[in-house]
Amino acid sequence: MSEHAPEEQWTAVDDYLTGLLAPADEALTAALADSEAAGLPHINVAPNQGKFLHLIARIQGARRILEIGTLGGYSTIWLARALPADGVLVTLEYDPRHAEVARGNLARAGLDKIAEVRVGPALDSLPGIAADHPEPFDLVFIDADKANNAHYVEWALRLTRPGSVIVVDNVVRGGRVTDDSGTAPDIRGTRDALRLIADHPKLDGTAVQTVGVKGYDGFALARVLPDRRPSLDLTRHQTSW
Ligand SMILES: C[S@@+](CC[C@H](N)C(=O)[O-])C[C@H]1O[C@@H](n2cnc3c(N)ncnc32)[C@H](O)[C@@H]1O
Repeated sequence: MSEHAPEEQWTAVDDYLTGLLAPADEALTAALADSEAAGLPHINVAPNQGKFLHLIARIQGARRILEIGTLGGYSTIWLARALPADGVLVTLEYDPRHAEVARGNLARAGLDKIAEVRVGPALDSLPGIAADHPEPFDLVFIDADKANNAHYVEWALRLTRPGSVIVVDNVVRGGRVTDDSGTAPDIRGTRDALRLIADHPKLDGTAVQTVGVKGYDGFALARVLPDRRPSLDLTRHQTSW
């Protein structure tokens, strides 16, 4: 049995795992330092979570990524680094101050040609993304205002293709996700998104709880399925010849 409070232990384990498997480099360290200096909240993904997103993008062979919720561009750097030189990442951010910090961080990381930051409420930006980017995205990372999570999953479906991957961050929220009262907008939005993933015929997904330096939370992962068209079952009509 551990003598540490759970949070201390989660942080110690995250520090160990991050040092071993997701060590910081200059651009990542500077991105966090500049975000801190600009007074941005500490709500970026943890380094090992950033590496996890990077690996999902790599495993997916992603060439085109959409991120909803940029902050200072920390997760954006992890994701954009998974792309080939001619890859595309579009990231949507409500707050112009956050977007400015993110642009600086992406430029320092040498990713400003690949990653475009669009400013404004994501639900206002998304129709423009659909018009400007007719090619589907291979991966969508949703990490903005949680009340709109279900709308973001719906948009992700519109902007992707069969085989694309959708990740929704912070779906456990310290266990509050089980609150079915509908009173907290972030929980209602998250539960609606999870319900959509569960019920939509074009989605297959799961959600996983996590603990770590960011506390107790979790993420959902979904794959976009091919359209389910009624299949022609030839065997039923086959005569015996
Ligand atoms: C959790 S932070 C994103 C963290 C970032 N993905 C990372 O891990 O480095 C959420 C961001 O979403 C932005 N945001 C909130 N509401 C938004 C909206 N309606 N449209 C776009 N961005 C929004 C916030 O300003 C904040 O910067």
